[in-house]
Amino acid sequence: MRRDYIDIGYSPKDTDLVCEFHIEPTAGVNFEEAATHMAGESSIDSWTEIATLSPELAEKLKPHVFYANEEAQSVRVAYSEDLFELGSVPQVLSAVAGNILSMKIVDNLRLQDIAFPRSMLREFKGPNFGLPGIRKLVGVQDRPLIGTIVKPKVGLNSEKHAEVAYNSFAGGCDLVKDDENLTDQKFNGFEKRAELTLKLAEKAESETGERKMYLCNVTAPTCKEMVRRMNVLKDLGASYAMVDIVPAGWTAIQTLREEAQDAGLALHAHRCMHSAYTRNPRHGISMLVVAKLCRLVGLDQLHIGTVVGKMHGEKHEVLNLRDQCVLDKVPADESQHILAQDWGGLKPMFPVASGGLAPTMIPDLYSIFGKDVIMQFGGGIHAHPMGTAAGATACRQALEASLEGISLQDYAKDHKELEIALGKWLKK
Ligand SMILES: O=C(O)[C@H](O)COP(=O)(O)O
Ligand SMILES: [Mg+2]
Repeated sequence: MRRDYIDIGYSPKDTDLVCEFHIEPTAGVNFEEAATHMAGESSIDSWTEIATLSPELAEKLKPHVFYANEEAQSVRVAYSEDLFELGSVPQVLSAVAGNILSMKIVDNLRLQDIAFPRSMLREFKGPNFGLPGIRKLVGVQDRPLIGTIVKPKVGLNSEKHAEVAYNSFAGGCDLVKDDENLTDQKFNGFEKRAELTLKLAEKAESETGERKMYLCNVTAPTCKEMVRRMNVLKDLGASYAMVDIVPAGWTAIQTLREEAQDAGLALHAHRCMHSAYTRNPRHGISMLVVAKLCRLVGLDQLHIGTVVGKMHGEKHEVLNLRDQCVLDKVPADESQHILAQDWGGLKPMFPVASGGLAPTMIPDLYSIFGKDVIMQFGGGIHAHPMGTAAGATACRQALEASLEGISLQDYAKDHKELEIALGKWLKK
């Protein structure tokens, strides 16, 4: 017989890490039995009673399933912080999102949320710049930031890439980033691209009088190479680096965060590939957990979805992610499987809305997100019939209209770039 970890009524200690799981036992398996096995496997136990686990040790380190709702298929488990290497995301995930996702006794299991105790939060740095630091860096306090992704995703040479970035800056973009699958290919090597694009960002700064940020993708095959690329950016005078957080992995992200502090660079997080484990609502790990880990580790800005663009994500889900990025105290919401989280003063991350956006969507984006968002347009800028610079200008015009509460149609009467954008993208 395995130990019973069901402990309804247990009140989690201030130092406990609490997880909420969605759990669907396999046919014939009792709900509490599945919860017991899951709690044991994610902490101290095995499939059979193990003689090497003394009753004293089990008592000290046992997980507590303090909430189990069979109808809602929901359980909450409190784990002693002694089970964890406090500053390690990989180790925490190996426990609470590790073997348990593969167990035969469950058809589906999903880690919905992790509430981190203050004692664990203290072991992480959180964002270095965060939302306020990014605003200071860009010199824009009172509006959403406008960014673009150089398109096509891959294929341009470094000269052309820098030119597209320059046109985007000149037209009004605050930020220009690489696409997620552009790193150091033959046609557009990392060093040359970084050098040429940063040079033209500087030129655009002096011509427009605005700060212009280039977010070069440092995702690399090894941590060592990633850090080297980041230091190349530092030496070239960059303010930012971007990274594909899921393909790179949490060890790489924690390494990058440490090195970025020394290099004085802000970090942009692209979440591509997250859906491999976040999209199935019944299995895997929620995007909410991914977002919380990003803030914990200390990324400065994160893609969270758009509501109105091309990526999946309902409005309430995207806004829940936004709350985890920006609030200091996130209240519990049982219906959304969200645990209360006190971020203990860890800086907020800048939320990024990106994927399938056009300038015509800016009024909706502004009403959904408010001013604390980075709106990114790839196709929505580079497919403008008058070209990239006009696409960026159309975005700024649509933003001005939204901030002033003027309809895009009215604003377009004396703003040509916007007028053309409306002709292309406004649904009739
Ligand atoms: O990385 C991104 O977020 C996408 O490249 C956005 O591009 P799109 O605006 O053309 O969809
Ligand atoms: Mg992309």
